[in-house]
Amino acid sequence: MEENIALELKDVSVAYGAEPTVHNVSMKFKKNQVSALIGASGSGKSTLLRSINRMNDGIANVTGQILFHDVDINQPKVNVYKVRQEIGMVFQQPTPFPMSIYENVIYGLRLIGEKDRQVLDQRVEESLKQAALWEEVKDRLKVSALSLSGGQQQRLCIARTLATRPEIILMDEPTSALDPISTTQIEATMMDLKKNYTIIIVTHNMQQASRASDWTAFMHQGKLIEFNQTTEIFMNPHEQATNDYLNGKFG
Ligand SMILES: Nc1ncnc2c1ncn2[C@@H]1O[C@H](COP(=O)(O)OP(=O)(O)OP(=O)(O)O)[C@@H](O)[C@H]1O
Repeated sequence: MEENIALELKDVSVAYGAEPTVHNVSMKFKKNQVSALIGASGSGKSTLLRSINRMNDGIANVTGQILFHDVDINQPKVNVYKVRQEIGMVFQQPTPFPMSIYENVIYGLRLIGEKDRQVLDQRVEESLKQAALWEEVKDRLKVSALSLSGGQQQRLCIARTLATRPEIILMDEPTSALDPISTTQIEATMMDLKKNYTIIIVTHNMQQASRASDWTAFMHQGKLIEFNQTTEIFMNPHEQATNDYLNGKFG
């Protein structure tokens, strides 16, 4: 795999039943960049995203190759929990667990058996700082995560994902349940995070894709129509379908 590529999809199709929902997608995601998947509702964005850390196991049949460090993540010998640790996911709705802020952040570390208090403390601070939440919560780490605002809860979920030190972060419409101020904060956080991580985000919000992503993929009816630098997709789309979608002709 090329040096600057974090993940490569080769001819990936995903089927919930007999007919594929995602058809023959091939693409390469660059390291330390934000890539956005856009397209109309039902075009297969989330289905494709969820396949990238095996969230479709037992739900859909995934064919083709999803190469991470030159290994197809769907090979039987691959440990699915390790895949999900290295390729973390943030969901549409903030999903804090009913426990303290501190315990939320280290949840994944506890699962892999980390007990060293110093390591846990240090990882909590590091992850909350990276998720731009530290300053707001550092004096109340023991209070319930459910007491945080929606935007804070989503940044906590980002911190929880970061705590196990993934390489790639998948985000499935991470701001669609949030107000504009929280959305701006999450977008700023994403821009910061790409220094250390590769981010792939599904978004309905075209302004968000154009503001926050370096690369944009346009999907239509389960097919990847066009994948290019975000400025090129928005300023000079090469495909008619992309142009029509961006101009609000469907979707
Ligand atoms: N668990 C499932 N079982 C069966 N079909 C599903 C499942 N999840 C999604 N689908 C179907 O797959 C198709 C693509 O859905 P998907 O959620 O991937 O699209 P999307 O582009 O992310 O849409 P949206 O923007 O509305 O979230 C839809 O027709 C949907 O009904």
